[in-house]
Amino acid sequence: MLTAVINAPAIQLSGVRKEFGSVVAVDGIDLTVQRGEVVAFLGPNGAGKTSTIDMVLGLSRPTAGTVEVLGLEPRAAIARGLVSAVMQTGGLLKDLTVRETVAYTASLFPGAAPVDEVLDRAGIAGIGDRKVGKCSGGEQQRLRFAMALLPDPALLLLDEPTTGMDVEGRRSFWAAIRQDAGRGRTVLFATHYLEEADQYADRIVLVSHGRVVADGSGSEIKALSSGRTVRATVGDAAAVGRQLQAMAGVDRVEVRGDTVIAHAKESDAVARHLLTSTDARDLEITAKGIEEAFLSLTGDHDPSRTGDATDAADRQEALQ
Ligand SMILES: Nc1ncnc2c1ncn2[C@@H]1O[C@H](COP(=O)(O)OP(=O)(O)OP(=O)(O)O)[C@@H](O)[C@H]1O
Repeated sequence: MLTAVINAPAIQLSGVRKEFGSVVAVDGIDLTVQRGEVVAFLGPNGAGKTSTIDMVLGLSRPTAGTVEVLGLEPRAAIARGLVSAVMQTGGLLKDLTVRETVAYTASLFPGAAPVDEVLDRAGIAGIGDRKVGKCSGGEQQRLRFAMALLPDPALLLLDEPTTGMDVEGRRSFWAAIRQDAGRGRTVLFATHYLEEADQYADRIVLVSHGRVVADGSGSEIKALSSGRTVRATVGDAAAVGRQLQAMAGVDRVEVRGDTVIAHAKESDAVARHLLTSTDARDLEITAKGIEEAFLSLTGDHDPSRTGDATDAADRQEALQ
């Protein structure tokens, strides 16, 4: 593996801002990713994840601030084969086999890693003779991963790499990535799958509206948003919702039909109030998961992310 500037971080973003006309996609991000870290860039749609990754890949330039990759300008780092990306779609010919695809790509890289080695590292050595068109979405992503490994990059970037994959595809894709990262490669991946970030990254950088709103391990992110969720069915949910909102220690209240949901540090007090002063039934108290932490921290109350039917199946799958 080539080294660029000795001891330079894998990624260094300083005051990075990206504007598209009047749209501010990235609003002053400072971020250092050390070598060997596996970092999830987690945020809702439009948070600025792709815009940031594009700048790290040298595909676009910041409007303000600086981006350094292994101590170099992004384009210089790419030109030296230090950075690879796994894209979500495109770039595959369905009539070639898996092995032919990797061998063809390898022929374009002077000094590429051996084809069998990258197939093995991507966990697709057993399907080398399969036509790409017959591969599942997860297998195709592992093939893109194998191709990205050919230059033996120090830094691997993945922009929502598991979108559209089923649970098993996602699991085996991440198993291959994690195993490879164990050898010291730096990985930065964008995702809006909260559990995926929690499960597969050492560190989560939570972005919202072009800014970093939290940065830490999965458990630190969850701890930042400590508290519990109290849910109950009540006769007049709107009125009870207003009562709960006025209580000390209650962060946020949602009313959905005849259900009231309170996110609170003082969950016992909320439960006591519901059971003694209202007609609440079916009371449930749960610890906040990372999804709740995400909502609390980003203040993202977009209904499509909090239980809208169109997104629910996708989220359910992501949470398995
Ligand atoms: N080329 C562009 N021209 C105009 N606006 C853009 C362009 N690229 C991105 N944006 C806007 O910048 C904001 C950030 O977009 P970006 O794609 O970086 O977010 P994201 O976090 O990757 O979202 P997603 O999860 O949907 O991919 C959005 O409001 C988006 O509409």
